[in-house]
Amino acid sequence: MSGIQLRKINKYFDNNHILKDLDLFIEDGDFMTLLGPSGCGKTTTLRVITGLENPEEGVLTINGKEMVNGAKGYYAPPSKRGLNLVFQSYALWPHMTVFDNVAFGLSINKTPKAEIRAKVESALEKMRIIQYKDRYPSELSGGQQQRVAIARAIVTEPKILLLDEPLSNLDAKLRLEMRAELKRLHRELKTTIIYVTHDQVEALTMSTKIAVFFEGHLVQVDTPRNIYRHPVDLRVADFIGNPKINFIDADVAYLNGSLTAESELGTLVLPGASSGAGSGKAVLAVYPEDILISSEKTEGAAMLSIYSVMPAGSETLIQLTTRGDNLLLAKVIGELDYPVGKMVWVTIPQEKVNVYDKETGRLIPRTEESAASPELKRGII
Ligand SMILES: Nc1ncnc2c1ncn2[C@@H]1O[C@H](COP(=O)(O)OP(=O)(O)OP(=O)(O)O)[C@@H](O)[C@H]1O
Repeated sequence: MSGIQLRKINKYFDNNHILKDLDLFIEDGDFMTLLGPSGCGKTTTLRVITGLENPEEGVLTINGKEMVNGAKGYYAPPSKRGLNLVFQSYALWPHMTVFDNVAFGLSINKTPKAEIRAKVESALEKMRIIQYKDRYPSELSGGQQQRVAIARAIVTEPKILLLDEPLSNLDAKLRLEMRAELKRLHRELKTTIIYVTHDQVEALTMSTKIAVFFEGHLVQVDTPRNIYRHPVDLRVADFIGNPKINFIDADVAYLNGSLTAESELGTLVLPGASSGAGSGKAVLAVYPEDILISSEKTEGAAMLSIYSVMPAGSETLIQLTTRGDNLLLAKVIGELDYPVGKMVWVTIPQEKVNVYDKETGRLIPRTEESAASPELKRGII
């Protein structure tokens, strides 16, 4: 399979261990996002791939060709790696027009003039900035400049495009627009994209795969859906999701393929656990949108009181007080108004609950088929 393979990459800066035994495969055509909090090593990983940083240990191959071999002290120069990089600071040349900025890479390659014109215009059209081709960067907004930088990167039709927080300087509306543009571009050009961000929404909306980093460790690589539905540990669960996921302390016991979780919300039966799951202290994780609230008495539901109601336009965030006096956050689509202190009935569908070992923080796996079996779809609280 062709792609970019990192094996046991270790990188140090002044005795600080920055990348720790990094193993990652980026398949041809992937939109792979490197996601994690500030300082976790995302940019360093990108720089190792491009050759702007040399790791002390490990091997990097691009389409089977060795680019880095730490043990042999071999590092292929960046220009020989066939990559194209767009940084957060998109640095356009101020004295050149948009057209010339985008054409630059092609003109130094001695591409014929007519071909340059056709390619530049096509890249500008793709980024929907053809109307600005004769302007100078100072005559463009930040978002338009960012589009020029991306047009400049795609005009040479790179097989692999690396983007480091390319949308970080844009306002919320433009970010949303550019996410859609990048996703469309990926589909159209079939380029492999490696994208660095600390914005989980950006990662979830655009990527085919996400690699989550914490403190130089690669913690989880998976599809956006699996990362969202089954974060492998409490750190990832805490990082993914907006508003944040709820954590509820519980005691779990394994019995006949199910985990029974006792928490301040009552008893929840969670099928699909393997016998290795064991018993002990656990943490249940539930997204706010998976908490169901009803003012009618519901069988098996827990009775909780409304702590606060926060309308947010198309959705309403509701805080509920648990028996143990902790707060649980629920998200409901649409407008809803409950008086503070009102008692409501709360249900959590068992297949939406992830269980984590409290000591190790690791997800206790459950098989999805049994977790979603219709007769057990609703857990009992
Ligand atoms: N040239 C350098 N010299 C020394 N330390 C560095 C250097 N570059 C990065 N670091 C350190 O390495 C760690 C990882 O940095 P990196 O830029 O890869 O993080 P990141 O995940 O991309 O963070 P951010 O989202 O803030 O850009 C940080 O602690 C950073 O301070």
